[in-house]
Amino acid sequence: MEIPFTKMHGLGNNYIYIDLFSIQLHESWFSPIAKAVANVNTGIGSDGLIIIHPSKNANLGMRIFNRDGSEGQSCGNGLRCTARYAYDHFIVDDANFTIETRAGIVQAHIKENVNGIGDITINMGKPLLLRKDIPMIGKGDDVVIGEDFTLDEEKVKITALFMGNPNAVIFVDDLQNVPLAKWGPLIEGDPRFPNRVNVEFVEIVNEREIKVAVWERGSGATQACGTGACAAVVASVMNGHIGRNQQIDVHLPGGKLQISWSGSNDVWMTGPATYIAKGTFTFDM
Ligand SMILES: N[C@H](CCC[C@H](N)C(=O)O)C(=O)O
Repeated sequence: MEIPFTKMHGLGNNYIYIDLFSIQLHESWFSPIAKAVANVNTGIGSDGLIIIHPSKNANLGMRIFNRDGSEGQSCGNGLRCTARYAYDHFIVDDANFTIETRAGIVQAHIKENVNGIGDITINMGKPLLLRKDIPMIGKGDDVVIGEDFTLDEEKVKITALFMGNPNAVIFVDDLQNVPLAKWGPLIEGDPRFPNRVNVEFVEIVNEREIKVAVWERGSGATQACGTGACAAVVASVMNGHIGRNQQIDVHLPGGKLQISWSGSNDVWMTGPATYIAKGTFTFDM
């Protein structure tokens, strides 16, 4: 079967987008398609697949599948790309609209300027801080702040929260020295996280700037992760490293996002969304 697709990225976090406003596809195909298209040798090559679909509860809906075919609940970079796609393809006709994800409904806002579409802002909703909502197994406090975590022979401290997806945040002095490809999969698959977890290593630059490296559940190292960047800001506030209600520059390998959190309410994320290619790919079950 020939399936039309668009490839887009947000700060290098790239997905194949399939638009179910214009074609129909059986739901049981989503996960196998994700694995097939993500493969750089036998597919197109991507961090996964995003399905843009009609929704009864919002202006449109979005589902995200990782490289390994597993489904995530939300995707920050994917939401900005989905928002841009929906606006450009007249799925919505207003610059403010809602998108349903598996983690709830978010609000998108498109900024147009003289050069066309500018940055896109998403109200990502409230983080869930309780251990049971992450979910993370453990006996400690209900909120997981700087909890001791043994990895191989090393000891790290984890702050964990649910920000559309489960996230584990570890503060480090120097991101350059983090063994991402070793620690990332160990934490992702640790039995204390029954649904697995996205892992963010965070270096605090100053009160307004942080640097983040990400290991994504189901996809591995990526250039950027929107929900992960939001989780990194929330964790930085929870640990008193940065203030509330401030616009924080989050530097990821693929570029910069601007994120703010009041300390109790919604998390706001602003950043770009970019087209890469359009075409059709061949897929046979
Ligand atoms: N890259 C995405 C998150 C994907 C989440 C996925 N890795 C999972 O939790 O299963 C983002 O920009 O937020």
